[in-house]
Amino acid sequence: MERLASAETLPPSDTGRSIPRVLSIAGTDPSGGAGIQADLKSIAATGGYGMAAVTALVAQNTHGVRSVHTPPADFLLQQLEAVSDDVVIDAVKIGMLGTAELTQTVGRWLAEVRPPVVVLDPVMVATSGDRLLSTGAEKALRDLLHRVDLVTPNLPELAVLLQEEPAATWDQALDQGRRLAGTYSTAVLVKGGHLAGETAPDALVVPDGGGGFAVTEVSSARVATKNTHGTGCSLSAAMATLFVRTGNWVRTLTAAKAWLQEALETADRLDVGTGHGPVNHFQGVWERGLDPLPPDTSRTPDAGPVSAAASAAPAPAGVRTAALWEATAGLRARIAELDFIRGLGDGSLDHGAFGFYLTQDAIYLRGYARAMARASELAPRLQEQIFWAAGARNALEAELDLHRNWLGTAGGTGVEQVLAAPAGTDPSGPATRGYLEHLLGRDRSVEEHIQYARLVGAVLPCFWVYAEVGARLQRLNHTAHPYREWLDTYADPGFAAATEQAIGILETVLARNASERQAAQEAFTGSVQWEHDFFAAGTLP
Ligand SMILES: Nc1ncnc2c1ncn2[C@@H]1O[C@H](COP(=O)(O)OP(=O)(O)O)[C@@H](O)[C@H]1O
Ligand SMILES: Cc1ncc(COP(=O)(O)O)c(N)n1
Repeated sequence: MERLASAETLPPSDTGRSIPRVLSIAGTDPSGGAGIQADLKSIAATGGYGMAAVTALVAQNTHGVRSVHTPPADFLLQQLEAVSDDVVIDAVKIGMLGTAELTQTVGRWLAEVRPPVVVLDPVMVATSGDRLLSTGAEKALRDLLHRVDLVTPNLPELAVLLQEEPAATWDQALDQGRRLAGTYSTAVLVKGGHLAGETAPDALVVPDGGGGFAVTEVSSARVATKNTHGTGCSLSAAMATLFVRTGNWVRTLTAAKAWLQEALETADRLDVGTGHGPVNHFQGVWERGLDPLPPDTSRTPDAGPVSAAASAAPAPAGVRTAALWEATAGLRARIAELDFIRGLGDGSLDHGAFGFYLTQDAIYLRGYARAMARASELAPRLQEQIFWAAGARNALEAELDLHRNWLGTAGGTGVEQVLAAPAGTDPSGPATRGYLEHLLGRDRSVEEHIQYARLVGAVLPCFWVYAEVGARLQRLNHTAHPYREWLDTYADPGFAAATEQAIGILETVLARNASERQAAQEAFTGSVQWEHDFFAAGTLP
């Protein structure tokens, strides 16, 4: 875990390199859907340079395995050393190992070379049911676990690694994941692809070093396709590549799952073979030229005295939030051009206008807190429930405190007066009322999971657009002026972290199914429009 901890704080990408050099150690699939062929596509699609050392030549296609030919262990070692003697390796992904001897050879090479990131997909049996690891090699594979940072077993593989019966429920699988992570001090990605149900749940189990575990679930809607050959190979290669780029397993999994989901959703288009065909690794790249991991602007060093974390807007969490953010670029550019925003940035904003804005903001925050409390009520998972409840509390306490202080000096209506006013009689402007109706209006005939998706989309722009506006104004770094201190409140790293968490939640909501996606997208775009109108109203008291 020590290696994991240091990688979390200093990923190799922070050394200035942006293209991870990733070595796949795996078997072949001449039909191109699994093994090394899948890994190389996956590494390329997620932004890496792929290399490959072959553990086994496998005669297989979309129907199954015909025969396996393994090289002498010494020849595998020669391949590995040919790479490591010449190339700096940023990450290794290990797939099919075939025999105990080849597994031990890889173990010895890892001990010698010590690559910074090692992801092991403990391949044992193909989707077709054919064995890809001899039974005698299972112990050697367990021994290898001590040398890896992340292991990505499916449910039958998880059971074999623990020498137990396979989990029949998701809770049992999580329990097994915790025990595997604890026994081998490694992060475990528990994959629920083999469970029946509408979702394909995955969970990252990371030991916290104190005997506990951080468990993060990232689920996606189950795609109705028979073309799932090589999903495990593709996911683990993407995880290795993206981890080099992020240094953060949760961010890596969120981006990798969203990417895999799109590859599965469009797998049928490839029309490769008549059995279980491959996934469509390059859909996002071909269609939108899209990097599945949008640039993490919070890491980009920024000019000026303000810290990088404080002056950069939070990044999207994956392909879906990236596309949605991009779709609102025009509207956000208009927000940046508003007189109110310019005046706030350079200090020229009229004092009375600022007071009007703060009064409206105080009224708004009261309703906004209600929207987050409602999201907490509807949240399907404990972590999301806690996150929204904390958001509601923060909006009420911390932000209203700020307003109480500012409203006393800024010429707005006293905040106490605003809060004491009976509903409907407070001095809210049309934009404030309209925005709150958008946030709080509910249609009870709509199913609760769709109401939740709507709320998650609706509340996010207040985090994200504010963070972007604040970051831009801070970067301008105007000299001291009356609103400078107000702008500095955007520098709070806690606000940036909460925004990133909210973006992560939206990414998973967008990955669920078409109706939830549509509800969240419409609500999000609507709120960005209301953010515009709300700021525009600031200069029209
Ligand atoms: N039909 C599907 N729809 C969506 N995701 C899937 C589907 N099948 C598998 N996955 C996802 O693909 C990844 C590989 O899962 P799994 O099938 O459990 O492993 P393996 O391919 O190693 O057997 C996991 O992230 C899983 O959630
Ligand atoms: C060389 C090789 N490695 C791994 C798999 C497993 O992939 P899947 O379980 O998706 O069939 C495979 N079929 N071939």
